[in-house]
Amino acid sequence: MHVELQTNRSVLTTSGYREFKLVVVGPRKVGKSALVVRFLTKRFINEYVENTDMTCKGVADVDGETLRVNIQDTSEKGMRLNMIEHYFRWADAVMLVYSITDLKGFEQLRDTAMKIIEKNGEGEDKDLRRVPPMVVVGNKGDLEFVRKVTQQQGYELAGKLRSDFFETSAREGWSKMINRVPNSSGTCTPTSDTDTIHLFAGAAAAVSMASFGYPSSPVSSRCSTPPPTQVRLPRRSFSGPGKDTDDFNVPSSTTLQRWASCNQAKSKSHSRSNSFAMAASNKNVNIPLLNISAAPRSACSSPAISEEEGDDSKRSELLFLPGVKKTPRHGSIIGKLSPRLGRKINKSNNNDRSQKAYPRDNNNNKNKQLSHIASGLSAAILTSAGLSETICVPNAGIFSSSCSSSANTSSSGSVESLTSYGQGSEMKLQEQNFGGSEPFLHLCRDGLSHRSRVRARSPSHLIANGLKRIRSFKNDQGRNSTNHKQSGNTLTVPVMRL
Ligand SMILES: Nc1nc2c(ncn2[C@@H]2O[C@H](COP(=O)(O)OP(=O)(O)OP(=O)(O)O)[C@@H](O)[C@H]2O)c(=O)[nH]1
Repeated sequence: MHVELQTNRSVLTTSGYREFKLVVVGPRKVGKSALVVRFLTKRFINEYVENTDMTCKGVADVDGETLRVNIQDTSEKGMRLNMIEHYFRWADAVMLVYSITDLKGFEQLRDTAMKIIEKNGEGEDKDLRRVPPMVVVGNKGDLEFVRKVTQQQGYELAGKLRSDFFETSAREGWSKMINRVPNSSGTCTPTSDTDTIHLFAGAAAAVSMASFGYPSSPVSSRCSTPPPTQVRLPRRSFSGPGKDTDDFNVPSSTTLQRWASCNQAKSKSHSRSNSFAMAASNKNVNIPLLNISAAPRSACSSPAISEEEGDDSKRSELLFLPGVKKTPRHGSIIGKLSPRLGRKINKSNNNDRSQKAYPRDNNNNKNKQLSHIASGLSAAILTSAGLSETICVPNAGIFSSSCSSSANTSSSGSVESLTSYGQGSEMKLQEQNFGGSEPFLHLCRDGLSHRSRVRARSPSHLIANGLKRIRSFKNDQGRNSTNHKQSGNTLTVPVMRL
């Protein structure tokens, strides 16, 4: 795990965008990654792959202002006190996630959070900067029938932390900000019902209030509300556990509420949807940002590969980059991610494409291995939200894709739509989702497909991991392993831990 530590909070990047760092913390299997993926791609990942810590970047375009969001999705280890403190020093905002179906996890989160507040958030000698603004999120709201954590419990935790409280479903893509109705008997009520992505806008708003205080904040300019400087003080002091939380009715983040309601109004009218864009993880990559519409799902058409893109793929024959239109030389884009591979691809494109994907290179066996490994595969798709590049393979029709390319239509990617570009044997692939903020590999052979997530820190790491996976797929196929599960035309092979 590599976590970059920075002491300064949100800053203006050189490109002029405000950037904030968000850490997502919570017990195991509560849906942290699913929420992040939902934010980045507007899709839901169903299969569970245990997380290692992962950083990804997104760009939230909220009411005309582009905010860069640097998200640290943590594993269960992130719940350890020392790790949390570490993250807290790094982050501008913290999203505490629990599952409404997991009482034990909720209690664990609550205890940990309270310990942190006790340790860092109180008293004059305590360093309040160590406790960034928080948002408490109860996920898996779609599983109401097996709810174990009441809204009241979540709300009380948020009250103790002086943070805002949302219930959400990464699966269904909604989120509700939960508040107590003033002067009522104390029951919680959802005050807004919006898209899951507004959780992240909510976190941005909390940071906005806590750290920026910009007079020209989008909230103030768009929502006819007072500027954040008139709201509350940046860093709040915490009352600590057990202290009276009578002021629950006072929104802990007025700006956040305005933001949420502003967004809600907009999403209701559908007049203007927020747009979220994904940025390439690698700063050097000159890949245009792709907007992911936050419009309702019904308004989104299913993804299709345009003719224009198809032409591109034909031109390059070996490479298909749906996220990058009209790119004269795909090799040069790859070159930015992996100069070595880029050179090879360019070279091979200039040579006889049909015979060899790669020229001989004694210094690097990878490409030779790859063409060897991949022969016999009908297709392989290596997708990545941020890293939009990958591998070329002869005979196999390997496609590189970015989740964002289909995410801009906010629906699932269709594998079928790629079959027409496959070379070799005929494939009948079932349509299925492929998505996630992580690089994602889909291999298909003889109508069988195998998909799994690929861990990658960088483009070259992605390529290396993709290679390993392709190799394992080939081996597994050859061995006819009994671990394979086959249903219909989908073959699931055990995911190799990288
Ligand atoms: N029903 C339902 N399932 C969800 C939801 N969000 C996540 N899941 C499922 O919960 C499981 C765990 O999701 P992850 O996103 O991997 O959880 P995580 O908190 O990142 O897990 P760790 O990596 O162990 O920290 C997966 O099988 C998801 O499909 C949700 O909103 N509703």
